[in-house]
Amino acid sequence: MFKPFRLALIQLGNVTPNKSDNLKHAREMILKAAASAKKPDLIVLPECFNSPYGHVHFPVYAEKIGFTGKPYNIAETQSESVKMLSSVAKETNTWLIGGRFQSPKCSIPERDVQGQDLYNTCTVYNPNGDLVAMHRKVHLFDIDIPGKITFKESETLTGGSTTNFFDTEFARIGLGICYDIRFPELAMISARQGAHVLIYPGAFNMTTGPLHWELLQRARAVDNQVFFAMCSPARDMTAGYHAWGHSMVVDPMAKVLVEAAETEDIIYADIDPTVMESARAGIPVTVQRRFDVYTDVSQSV
Ligand SMILES: NC(=O)CCC(=O)C(=O)O
Repeated sequence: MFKPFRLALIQLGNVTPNKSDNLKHAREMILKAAASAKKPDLIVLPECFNSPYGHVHFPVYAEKIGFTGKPYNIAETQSESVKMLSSVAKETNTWLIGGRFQSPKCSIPERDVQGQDLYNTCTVYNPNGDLVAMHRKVHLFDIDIPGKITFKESETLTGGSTTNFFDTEFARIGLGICYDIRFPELAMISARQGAHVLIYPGAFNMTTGPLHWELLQRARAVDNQVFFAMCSPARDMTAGYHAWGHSMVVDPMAKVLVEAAETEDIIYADIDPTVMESARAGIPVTVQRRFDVYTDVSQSV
């Protein structure tokens, strides 16, 4: 099922050290997006919407989601972020993707009993407020560009070990988080599993953002012939991490449908399935693959 729908990305600003204030502001912006005349079907928040971004902050802001497996029962959670996102999804009757908080490793069966590990996780809510999917960032953002940026998520985070998508009444949506976009296999797997739209909350920076943010999204969109969206925090030059901003939605022909600047903003895009259908009909790479020559990575999961 792939039907037209409207997507909203909230390029959230005003992230402070006070998590309650961050949650309050995120909630206000979700209400604003939902109440706009554009009335989106799916609203997306950035990576790192409830805390400053930096590996020293992760343990401080970590929350226990507290679920032992599907179905996720919101009544069981200890996470104030999950409670807020669930209630506002229900209040606005809208699908919602809330990118990143960190969840201690004690709450899901496959985790070790020490309960010390932290993940970079995004959660997905349906219009009833049910938590229907989660994605833990698979590829941790560890880079070192001398004189420019050094970042090591692996100092405090553990990488997720699953690929994830979810189904709505309008589309199948594949999930990733930020640095995950640099690994084409993840997007390819989601697309080959039938995802029509790939959504990655993200927070690129002032070194890699200018060259790679748009390029990677257009590349993942065109090589999989899917819609691709990344939602960034707004840029704050007083923060420890300077996000690139430029939240964006790209269509299956790699056309940028909408792009924010650096400041707080809500951008909207109409997702039109006929664009994907005509891209796939005109350039039929989806049926021209040579799995007799190379491996289909989507068969590995
Ligand atoms: N939060 C992230 O994963 C940042 C990724 C990034 O900036 C990159 O260049 O990749």
